[in-house]
Amino acid sequence: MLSSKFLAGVTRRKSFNCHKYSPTFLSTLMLIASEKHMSMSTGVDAFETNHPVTSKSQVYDIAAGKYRKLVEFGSSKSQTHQPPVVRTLNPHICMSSCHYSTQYTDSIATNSQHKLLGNIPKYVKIVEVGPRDGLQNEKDIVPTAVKVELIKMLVNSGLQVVEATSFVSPKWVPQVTIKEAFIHNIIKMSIFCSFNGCQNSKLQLADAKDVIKGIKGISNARFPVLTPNLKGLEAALAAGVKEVAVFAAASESFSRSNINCSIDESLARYRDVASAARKLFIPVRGYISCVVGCPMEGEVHPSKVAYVAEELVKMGCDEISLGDTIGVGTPGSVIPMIEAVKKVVPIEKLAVHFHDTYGQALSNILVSLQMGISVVDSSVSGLGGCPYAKGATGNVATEDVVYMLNGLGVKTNVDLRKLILAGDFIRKHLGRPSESKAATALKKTVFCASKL
Ligand SMILES: CC(C)(COP(=O)([O-])OP(=O)([O-])OC[C@H]1O[C@@H](n2cnc3c(N)ncnc32)[C@H](O)[C@@H]1OP(=O)([O-])[O-])[C@@H](O)C(=O)NCCC(=O)NCCSC(=O)C[C@@](C)(O)CC(=O)[O-]
Repeated sequence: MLSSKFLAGVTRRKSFNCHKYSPTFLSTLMLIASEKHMSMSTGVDAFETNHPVTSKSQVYDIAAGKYRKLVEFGSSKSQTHQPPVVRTLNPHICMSSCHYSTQYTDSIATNSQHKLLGNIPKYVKIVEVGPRDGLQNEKDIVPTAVKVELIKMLVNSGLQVVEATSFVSPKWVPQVTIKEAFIHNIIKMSIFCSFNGCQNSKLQLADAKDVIKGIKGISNARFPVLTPNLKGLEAALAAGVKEVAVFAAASESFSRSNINCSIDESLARYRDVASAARKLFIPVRGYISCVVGCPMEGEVHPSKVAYVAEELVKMGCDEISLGDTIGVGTPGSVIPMIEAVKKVVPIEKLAVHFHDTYGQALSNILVSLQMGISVVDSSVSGLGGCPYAKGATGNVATEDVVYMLNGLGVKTNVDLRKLILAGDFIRKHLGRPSESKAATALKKTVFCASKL
């Protein structure tokens, strides 16, 4: 067992000889230190290492999200029988290679002055949707206490908007989904799974009121919830919710499957919700699902998205989140869709919501930022899926988004290290590894700079 006296000693020291200890020991040390919220960075300027090295080696700068030549090693030939020589080129930067940090330096920020990145916003608001969009698809019911703890950890990582839950009908069993599925000839998809997924969604969200109760004391973040109708709004308000979201679709078939009505019927319903909410000064977010593709109808024309977006803004939605629900979009389909929407809705009101089924989410986010969007939805550790599309994976992982934004010098206020801990927490509960590539890689490489 590591004593806290030892850890305190380590954090006070100016340099820490890693080669005295095994990688497993070091990983344990880092984990314990981070869990105790002790900053390894406070006193440690550089980690020395005796990992096999070539003549020069590079250290990964987690804060910047890129390789930087931070440490120079002596020639491997000359040091065969000698202890390794580690010379810190920039102690400050090297220090940041040894811990998770969201800080970035001016020199990194200037990289984004490049003409391709010129339009990228300096700050991106991340809307964390893991506790709602992510967990609603889980087959096994996640206990309320776990959801509450996850939300607390996410807020602790610096996330300022966490979509907490959904006030949908717990009775609603989507027989319509199955009927529609046959009608639209999608028997190839796993209808049985769809049915089960939807049923579980309802049960998964049956504790909405208790989740809100559990996070009541947290004042430094906003917790919007989904409300499909006035009944949902009333329940949300009674629970103490201060922000809501309505969810329409750009595809008729998906609208019927998801909320049991046509697009126009849903818009009429949402007008009532938005009007009631606005009378109480409750902000309303409007989602649009299937903005580039629908599991039943295929390609969705940008004009359909623009139509729904305009209607949502007209009824008083403060923000419109454009959802690639099944993750089929590429920059090739996302750009024309955003072009069409921004003709009718100011770009400041737009958010993007990408699922990562085809591994396109980060590229899609990048082009969205280049087009001026500064609000991105994501889900810790890539939680989620879509019960209507076999094989559709979760939302883009928040860790991957933060990592990319750090690399671009874009501020998010999110501490990547704490975010990874939140991802670890929920993944441990679910018993499945994280879908975040950044989290997975960073956990493996943080002590193995010479392997990079
Ligand atoms: C919209 C409905 C309610 C219509 O469902 P319906 O069956 O047409 O509704 P209804 O008005 O006929 O009511 C049926 C029963 O449900 C009750 N009920 C009705 N509403 C509520 C409510 N709010 N809270 C509690 N109970 C409710 C209502 O009182 C009634 O109870 P009964 O009289 O039979 O005892 C239903 O289809 C539904 O709940 N759908 C939600 C589906 C869902 O949660 N989907 C996942 C959302 S994710 C998404 O949309 C995509 C997004 C946002 O993440 C973006 C992206 O990824 O792209």
